[in-house]
Amino acid sequence: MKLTLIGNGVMAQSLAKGLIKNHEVEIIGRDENKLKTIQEKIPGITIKILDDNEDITDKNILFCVKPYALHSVSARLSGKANMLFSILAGTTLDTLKKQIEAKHYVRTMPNVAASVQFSTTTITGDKEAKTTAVEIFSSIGKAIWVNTENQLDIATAIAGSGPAYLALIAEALADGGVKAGLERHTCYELVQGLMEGTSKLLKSNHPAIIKDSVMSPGGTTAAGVSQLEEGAVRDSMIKAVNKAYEKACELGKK
Ligand SMILES: NC(=O)C1=CN([C@@H]2O[C@H](COP(=O)(O)OP(=O)(O)OC[C@H]3O[C@@H](n4cnc5c(N)ncnc54)[C@H](OP(=O)(O)O)[C@@H]3O)[C@@H](O)[C@H]2O)C=CC1
Ligand SMILES: O=C(O)[C@@H]1CCC=N1
Repeated sequence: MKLTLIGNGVMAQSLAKGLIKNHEVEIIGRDENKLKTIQEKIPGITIKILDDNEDITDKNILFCVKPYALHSVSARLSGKANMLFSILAGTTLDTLKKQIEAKHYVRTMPNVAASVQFSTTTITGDKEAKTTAVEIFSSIGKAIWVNTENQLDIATAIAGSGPAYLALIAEALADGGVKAGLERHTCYELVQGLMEGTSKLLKSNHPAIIKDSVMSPGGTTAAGVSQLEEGAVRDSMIKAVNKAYEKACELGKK
């Protein structure tokens, strides 16, 4: 299937890197130099400068600009797309329908791990497009269809934003190791292996079971966990997800 990405930023490039393995991919942007650089990095994609009257008739569009750019970019589109897949945080199906003509509308929330085909993507919208949407996003990781836009907004706060939270934790763990005197490159090697191993354990174990299995009475982990509780790390994570969800809802009202 041919997919046309509109926008050439971080997410468009992450998606293109993953999708090119299974699809024909075209990227439309406004800056020729940026597009040429992307084409060098991702061989096989086609690039196109956004026209003032860009014809999207019958195309399968992945809309990848920032939510605030929706109006200005959609004003330059003409014709009726086949499927419109939006990755815009918060932006509702109703808003999309008012701005861009398409036969089918789908909201998706991939994450930046799409570039390594490990995105966790939530999808909702037109049920007629469900099979195609799940097929496309399964080619770059895990694809989960949800029944409401509200669920997608909550998923945005976990898996869309989540790589930033986990990267922040990874960096902090490495900083802790450096503070204690270990070389930074070794700390990052440890953190990378730790994240990968824990992710594998999480596939078949409840988080609480993993935590309990590591925490020996009077041991090192108990000392560390107690410090995390003092820093209200769990409470902060819960609040972070809820703040991000509220922001998605707020973006949807604009
Ligand atoms: N970053 C992430 O991890 C995730 C982001 N998202 C969503 O993806 C979308 C894109 O985010 P991200 O890739 O991070 O953002 P970027 O800022 O990296 O990319 C935005 C793109 O939109 C283009 N653009 C903006 N205004 C215009 C315009 N008027 N005409 C043509 N092109 C325009 C920019 O062009 P130019 O390069 O020329 O400035 C750029 O290519 C957002 O809606 C976000 O909510 C969803 C999931 C994860
Ligand atoms: O921060 C954002 O708004 C976007 C949506 C999910 C990840 N990045």
